[in-house]
Amino acid sequence: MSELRVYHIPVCPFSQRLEILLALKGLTGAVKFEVVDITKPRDPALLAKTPGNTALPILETETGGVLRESLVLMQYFEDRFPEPRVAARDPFARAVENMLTALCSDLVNAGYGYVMNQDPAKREALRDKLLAQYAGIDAFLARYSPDRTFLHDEFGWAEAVFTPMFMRFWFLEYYEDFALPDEPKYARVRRWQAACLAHPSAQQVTREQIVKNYYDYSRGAGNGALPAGRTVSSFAFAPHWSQRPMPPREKYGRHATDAELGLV
Ligand SMILES: COc1ccc(C(=O)/C=[SH]/C[C@H](NC(=O)CC[C@H](N)C(=O)O)C(=O)NCC(=O)O)cc1OC
Repeated sequence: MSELRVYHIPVCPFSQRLEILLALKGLTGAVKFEVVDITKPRDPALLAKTPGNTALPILETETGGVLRESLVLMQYFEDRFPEPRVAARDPFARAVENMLTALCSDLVNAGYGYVMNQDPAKREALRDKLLAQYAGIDAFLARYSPDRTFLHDEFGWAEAVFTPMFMRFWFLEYYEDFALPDEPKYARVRRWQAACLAHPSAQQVTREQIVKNYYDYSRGAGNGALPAGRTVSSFAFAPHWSQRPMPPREKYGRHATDAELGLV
């Protein structure tokens, strides 16, 4: 083993956290990203690296050490390649970053639960649940960073953590017609989110790619699972997403076929 390797799933937001951090450090070429096809049975040799865990990304060091959990891998890269530093240097500011980071998993769960929902009667409640998460983040930012755009002076740790999730929520705009209301209670988080989405170090995925790859999530099938009646996952590598048509937006209507999605 002569190089650092990250085994990851294409368009996985947890892997994009690492890509953003490495881009901020000017280290994009320092790690070999090994793509794993989540639509096919996992290589036993890969599974053996993390017994009892199938989640990706995982990191393998030059000497065969294996780590997992995106936040842990981010910290590993921060410790191993300390300059330019991405996390706040001041202990209190770093603690504030960690407090904000701790709010991310509930936001992710609310957003994914919303897009994967198949019951129209639950839409409003799921939208309210996501908005409550955004309102909580807005309140946090208003308290700890009322006048800035980012949490601290620059796009940093918290932005690397959240931006991949904000980009995945493009699937909510498309399949649920969701938009964060232009109201005062979301003004601070809207300012933060807009700046995160526009940052040059975070442009690893596109809106079109997310909408096409995540179609099956809108059918309630996550992590490469197949919706009923389909034979090819929307996460399939081929045909490449850029060669496929935009999926139908009406997730509660008729289900698109493999052919209509350009998958066969
Ligand atoms: C709340 O529901 C969801 C929220 C997020 C994701 C997601 O982005 C997966 S990204 C791909 C997923 N990886 C993870 O969930 C890693 C999470 C881990 N806590 C980290 O931070 O690295 C994976 O490897 N899945 C394949 C496997 O486990 O065998 C999916 C959800 O439901 C399917």
